[in-house]
Amino acid sequence: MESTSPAGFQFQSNELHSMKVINFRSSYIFDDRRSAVFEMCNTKVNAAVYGSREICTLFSSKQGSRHRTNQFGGLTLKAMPEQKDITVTNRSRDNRTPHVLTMAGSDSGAGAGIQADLKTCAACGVYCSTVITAVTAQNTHGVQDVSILSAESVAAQLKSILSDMHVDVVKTGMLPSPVMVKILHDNLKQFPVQALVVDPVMVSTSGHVLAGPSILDTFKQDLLPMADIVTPNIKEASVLLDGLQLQTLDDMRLAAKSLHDMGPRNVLVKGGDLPSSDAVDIFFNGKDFYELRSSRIQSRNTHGTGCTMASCIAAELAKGSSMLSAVKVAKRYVETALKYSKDINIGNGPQGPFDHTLKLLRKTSSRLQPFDPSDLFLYAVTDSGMNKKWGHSITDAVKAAIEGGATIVQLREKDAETGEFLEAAKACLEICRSHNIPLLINDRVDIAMACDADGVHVGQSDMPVNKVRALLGPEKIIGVSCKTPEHALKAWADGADYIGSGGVFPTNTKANNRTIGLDGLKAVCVASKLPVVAIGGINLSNARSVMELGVENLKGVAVVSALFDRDCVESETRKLHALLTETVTYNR
Ligand SMILES: Nc1ncnc2c1ncn2[C@@H]1O[C@H](COP(=O)(O)OP(=O)(O)O)[C@@H](O)[C@H]1O
Ligand SMILES: Cc1ncc(COP(=O)(O)O)c(N)n1
Ligand SMILES: [Mg+2]
Repeated sequence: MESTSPAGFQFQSNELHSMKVINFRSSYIFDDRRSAVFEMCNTKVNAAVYGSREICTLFSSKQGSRHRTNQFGGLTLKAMPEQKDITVTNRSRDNRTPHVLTMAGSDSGAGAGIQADLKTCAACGVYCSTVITAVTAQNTHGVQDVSILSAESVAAQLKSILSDMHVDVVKTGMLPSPVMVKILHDNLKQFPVQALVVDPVMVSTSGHVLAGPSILDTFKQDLLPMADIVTPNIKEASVLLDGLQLQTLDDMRLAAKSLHDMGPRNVLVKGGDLPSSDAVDIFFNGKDFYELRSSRIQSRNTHGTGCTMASCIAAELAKGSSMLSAVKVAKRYVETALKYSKDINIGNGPQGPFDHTLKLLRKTSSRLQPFDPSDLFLYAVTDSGMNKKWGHSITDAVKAAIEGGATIVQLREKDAETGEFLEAAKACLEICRSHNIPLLINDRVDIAMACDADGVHVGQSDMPVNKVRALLGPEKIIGVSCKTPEHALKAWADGADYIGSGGVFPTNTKANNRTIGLDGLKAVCVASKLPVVAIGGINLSNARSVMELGVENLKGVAVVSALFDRDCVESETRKLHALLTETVTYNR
């Protein structure tokens, strides 16, 4: 449903100066940037909304302060009477564990189904509850037996969980009879959740039918329209589209579009079974197509990739990720897990399982929050020379920038000695974590790994993005500097999360740096499939001209001198933040 309020919100007043946002289980999708008027306690507040349906960021025009929220599942907006400002409390970070409910079949061999879902969610740091629809006897040779559970049992399991626990996302796998779709529908109506991820499991990789033709109409008419994303493999897409043959990426695009017309808000057609040298999936959000490419791992251990992919998407959504980010992380997770377990030896049959829990062997990241492109809004990049000049310690400078409204921080300490840099990075990370602001390290992947920073930013001549990704794993943020549309397309293909493009204006911060100007920036933004932050000589007098370029991918500005080559970093940051917020609120 679509709400009539400008941002798609519906408010319900709870008490004076506080209200609850309801009804996010709707088909409303935020554009990347839009202004909105929030009615609060009879006071109209202008705010800009950044982000997707899963995460939005509110910028109040009054205060210029930034509040970020996972808006699904109900959250609280509080209006401070004296400020008429908005504070958002994200319940998912307030002691509530992100929760995925999987409704799927049990795989006794534990490579796919419920068992894969549990392990994937555990590896992603998300709680997973289970509704078992069928019990299969399955091993590396294939499926020997399927016992379908009764409708009463499935209904009782669903109700038991949904009536008691706060579930963020429901993921479905094997639904062997049409009545199970109806049970799901009725329960979700009574207990709405943030998102529904549908993996339309029909046939196992070994060729065994897991949901017969009787389910097809129900899938098409009832299940797909409920889904926030549906993730068919090639064969399933073909069956859902009356036997359409899928042999090329263009066929997959066409299938994604046709499936989208059946009602799901997003479609991922998985190409694991396409005979190509890379494993390529097509993601379609109703507007744009994205080609998600990874190397094809040569291994017999690929049983359960589909279930794993869908569970990882669900887990990332439960953590608050946007749909595209969730799908990208899931793709990387499957690739990393397959690579990690390509030689493990379980069972004697042709289809082996892989190891989902590889991540548990690594130190898990202490930052639960996924990358949100709106983090690029006001990107503070430190400079040790400037801090020295003004007598600021790096920690004081970072703290001041954050308090002034910086939304992401990068430590760019070109001449720091390694041990000293690491200590500074650890101290800055503590500050950033306490404010829920991501901290990236310029260039030094080793420092980022040693302090468990949120990611790195690399230049064209630093370590290649795909190598950085291999070292940092699927979830860390990787940014890359790009001057041309070609750089931008390569950054996407290599698995970066955002690009920094510049120098937009001449700058003293970087020697011999070619200026690309506003036109060069615009060309990069138009070509890029990744969010872009503008960099190079940006300050209070020219930031408006950058933000007014009006290109969708441009998410913010990265600034060095205009924040750090100043006596009072906090007030300079505050001024720039106010200016950016104004541009967004009044010019969109
Ligand atoms: N050998 C492989 N190497 C790398 N990625 C793979 C491989 N096989 C499948 N994938 C990926 O795993 C995910 C699940 O896809 P797929 O195997 O097609 O689904 P399903 O398990 O439902 O048949 C997709 O992202 C796909 O690209
Ligand atoms: C219980 C159950 N659910 C799903 C699948 C699909 O997984 P795959 O396509 O890898 O065989 C499966 N084999 N078993
Ligand atoms: Mg597969």
